[in-house]
Amino acid sequence: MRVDIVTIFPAFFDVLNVSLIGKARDRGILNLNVHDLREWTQDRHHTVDDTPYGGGAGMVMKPEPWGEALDSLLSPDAVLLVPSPAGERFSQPLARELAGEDHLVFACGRYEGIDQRVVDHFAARGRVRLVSLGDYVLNGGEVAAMAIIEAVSRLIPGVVGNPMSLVEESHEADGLLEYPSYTKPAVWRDLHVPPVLLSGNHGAIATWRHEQSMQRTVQNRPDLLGE
Ligand SMILES: N#Cc1c(-c2ccc3ccn(Cc4ccc(CN5CCCC5)cc4)c3c2)n[nH]c1N
Repeated sequence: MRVDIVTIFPAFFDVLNVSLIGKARDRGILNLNVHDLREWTQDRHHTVDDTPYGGGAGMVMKPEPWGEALDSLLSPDAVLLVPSPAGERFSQPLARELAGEDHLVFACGRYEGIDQRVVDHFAARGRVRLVSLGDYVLNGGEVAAMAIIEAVSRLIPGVVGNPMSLVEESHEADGLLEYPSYTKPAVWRDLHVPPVLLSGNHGAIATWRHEQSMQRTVQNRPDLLGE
């Protein structure tokens, strides 16, 4: 998979050189490229924003640099992902869908967002998805792009060592939250690992884990049960 990220803060994505994503890049599984939007400005000040038509607080990102940048980066089969508070809610099903794509291009806005004509122009020529991380306001699209890239890339074969670890996670197998996990020592600060996990009885362990998942889901995410 090829991933292109356009941002005015390219250094923000330096962290993608480490851990599993860094290894996937080194192994050629993930072709990830970060681009500074200001490369596509024409003025000496590398201007990327201006005041909003109709008034209002803050600044809006100018369409011209985005048009030039996306003209040079988008391929016919690319999906243009635009993080936005007004986007569809990002989810594990959407992560799975995007993991099957060959080329993702992220347009990371700042200020009060990107001139709407950028989305309109490219939606008329290809696939564009406005995506929101959740119902809270961030300062730009970079954090959302990072989360989406991590959620998507870990689903690409070869990125995560043990594919089985992808199946039992929350929002994957049965739509319930994941059960609690424990490791050595068996006792820590007088807290004991649940005895069933030390029993070797795999049936009882599976039952206990499902019960724990259900309890957690009822307590923390009743919406996942349609309540
Ligand atoms: N994904 C995601 C996001 C974002 C996100 C994503 C991308 C950008 C680009 C700029 N900002 C900052 C911002 C701040 C306030 C507003 C609302 N204003 C009201 C009147 C005009 C705009 C718009 C944008 C962004 C925020 N926030 N929360 C999420 N889940």
